[in-house]
Amino acid sequence: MDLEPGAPIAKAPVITSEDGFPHSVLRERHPELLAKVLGGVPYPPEIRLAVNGLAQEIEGPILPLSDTHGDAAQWAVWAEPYLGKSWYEVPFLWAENYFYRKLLAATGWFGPGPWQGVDPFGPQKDAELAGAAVQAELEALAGLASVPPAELLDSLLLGALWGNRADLGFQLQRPAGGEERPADANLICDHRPALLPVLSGVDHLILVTDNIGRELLPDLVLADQLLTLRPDAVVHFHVKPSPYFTSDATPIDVLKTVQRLVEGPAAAAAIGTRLREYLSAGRLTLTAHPFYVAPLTFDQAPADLQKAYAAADLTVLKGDLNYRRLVGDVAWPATTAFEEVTSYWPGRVAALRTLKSDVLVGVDQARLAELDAGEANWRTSGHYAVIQMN
Ligand SMILES: O=P(O)(O)OC[C@@]1(O)O[C@H](CO)[C@@H](O)[C@@H]1O
Repeated sequence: MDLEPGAPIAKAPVITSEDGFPHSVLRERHPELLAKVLGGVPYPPEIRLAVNGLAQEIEGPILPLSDTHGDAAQWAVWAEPYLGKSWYEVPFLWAENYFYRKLLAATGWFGPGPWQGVDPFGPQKDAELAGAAVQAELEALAGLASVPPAELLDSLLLGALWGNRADLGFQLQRPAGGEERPADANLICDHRPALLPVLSGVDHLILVTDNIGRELLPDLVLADQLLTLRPDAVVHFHVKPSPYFTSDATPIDVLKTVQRLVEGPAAAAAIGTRLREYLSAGRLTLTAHPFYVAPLTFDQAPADLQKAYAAADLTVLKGDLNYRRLVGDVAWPATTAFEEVTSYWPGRVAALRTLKSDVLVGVDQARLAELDAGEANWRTSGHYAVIQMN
């Protein structure tokens, strides 16, 4: 794979972490996350030392990688312009990616050794999957039988959208409550009238996943519905090849979630059993491309992925980070047209995203004024969302 740093989408000022929400991620969320990793996995002293070293390093100048594994040479190229600078003054998206790459190296993920392939976020992910919130979601699947068929896809789409609030990194700063699904009024840009007809006729869907647990579960239920309704359809789940942003799904996480469905109450078990069959038959596939853990935006996607997006009837991008990578991690005026910013996409693309960072496009002026006059942190609170398609 040839991932060139290239020229990312940058027609607006690039977001750094000197203040505001990105600053709080680097200053508060990352150290908290490191402590949680050490609290979750009983790593030996040398790994604890390395993780604690990273906690100190992120308050100093950016240092080169100290490992030579896998993509290290590629990372050396990506890091070159930023070495010696403060983590806070470089692009936020890049700094977060570098942090997760360094964390994997510090925990021995790349090996060789006994900690190779041990997910540093594994205990947190497992607790989410085994927890009461996921159990409640599994039980609620019995209710799908009473949703009128004409409303089912819409309902599943909204489930997949609001499930995006359940990322474990986000919950470090905002404890997850058993919140109700927000009203449609919280959807501040809603392209469902265009998206639903496309989705209901899709034969070749790519779903670029985000978080495990309460997000991946509705994604899988949506995939099951499409595959069951359309016997010729195929759904490709694009997942992360390695642990990333705490709760992002890797191939093993998808399999664990399917298994959780299989072992759940009757309605869940039926879905899980069908999904296993779809996986075995190659109608539900998993792709774990290295691009998905690179500090790049989608306009820099390598040729093989571009070709896949072009060949699909629709690519659905889940979540906040995929949105930042789709429109660029830049300070667009929020009224900028989604269609304009995503015109480079080699096919049809839709974003299902709850707002958990400042980036935003496609909102009309009147709604923007109303939002700016209301809740102070509306762009990062997770209370609002967009469904956008181009
Ligand atoms: O992609 P996701 O899971 O929806 O959100 C990822 C996220 O929690 O991480 C970033 C801060 O670390 C923000 O962009 C966003 O809030």
